[in-house]
Amino acid sequence: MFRKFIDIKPEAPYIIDGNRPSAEWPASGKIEIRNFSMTYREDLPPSLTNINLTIYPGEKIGIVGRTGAGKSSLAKALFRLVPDGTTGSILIDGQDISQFGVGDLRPRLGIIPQESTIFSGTYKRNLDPLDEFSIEEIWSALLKCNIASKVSPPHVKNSPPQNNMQAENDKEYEMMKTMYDKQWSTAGKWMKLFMLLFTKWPKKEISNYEVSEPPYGLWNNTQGGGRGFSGGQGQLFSLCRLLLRKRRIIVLDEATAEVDLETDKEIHRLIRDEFSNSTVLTIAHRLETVMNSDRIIVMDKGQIAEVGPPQELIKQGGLFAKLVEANDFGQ
Ligand SMILES: Nc1ncnc2c1ncn2[C@@H]1O[C@H](COP(=O)(O)OP(=O)(O)OP(=O)(O)O)[C@@H](O)[C@H]1O
Repeated sequence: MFRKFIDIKPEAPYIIDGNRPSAEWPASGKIEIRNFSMTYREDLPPSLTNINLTIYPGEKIGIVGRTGAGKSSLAKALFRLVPDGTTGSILIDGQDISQFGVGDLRPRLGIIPQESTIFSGTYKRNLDPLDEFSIEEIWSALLKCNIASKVSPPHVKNSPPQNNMQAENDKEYEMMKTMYDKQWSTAGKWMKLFMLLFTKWPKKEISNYEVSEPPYGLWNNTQGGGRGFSGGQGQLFSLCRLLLRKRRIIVLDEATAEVDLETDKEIHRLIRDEFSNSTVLTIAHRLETVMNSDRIIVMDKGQIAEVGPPQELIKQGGLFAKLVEANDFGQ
């Protein structure tokens, strides 16, 4: 049994000292894939074979193909999730990604995976584990993603609490507000100025209770492991993480049937508005979501079968045209 663990190959180094990208990398979002092939295991056939492709900064690319065609493998290659068994190279803004540690690569790219990771802890911790953002920023991202009501379900203040969690929220709210009011009245103007300048928490956390909807739910605990979230809600939550950390390259691994068309449209509308300058790769399962792309990549048996703007590919009457005709996007 232990042999199984001994045989697991170690991950690529997290950081390679002396070989780190600049703080701005990737600044443009150009991706060049050169003679790239990838095999998951020695005893398996390659999942990607001799991929050659250049994606230009800011391009919106739809990746389509039947199930097992290699769409997700292409995304995994970008994140170096399969470090062994690859040949050829992938360059981002002219830099070969294999020269950097994965800790210098993965956090610089954005992804909305099919299955979102939601770990145990508060919603706030989930969205901002390093305390990089103000509550306003987090709350505004949640509102934009239309997922704020999941985090802080609306409830009428002064009405009897519906459950313990809500009672706790109300109690916490009242306690903090009283504390805040007391600080303002006793400390006076100078103390107020001092507190705003030299302390973070009253400004950051309490004042927000006075902004429109109270984001009290940020301090609620998630159920962990994505429980309590539908597939679509999980994707909206991941989108919220992405909004907080704008990236130059974004991969959207579109969920299939579990996301309703409305949520799907909502995610794509937000991505178009908020990431207009980013390079966006969408692994698509729905026709609607790729028809607005600049170019479509059609994968077939681990290879690129066709590349081009959607309308051109339809005119060519090849594989993409057939997929459109059958409306068969590997679901
Ligand atoms: N972890 C893995 N180990 C071994 N083989 C894998 C692994 N992941 C994918 N494959 C194989 O690689 C090939 C490409 O799979 P990939 O997941 O990239 O396809 P896909 O086009 O994304 O399919 P889908 O639309 O079903 O998600 C398939 O033959 C698949 O069985």
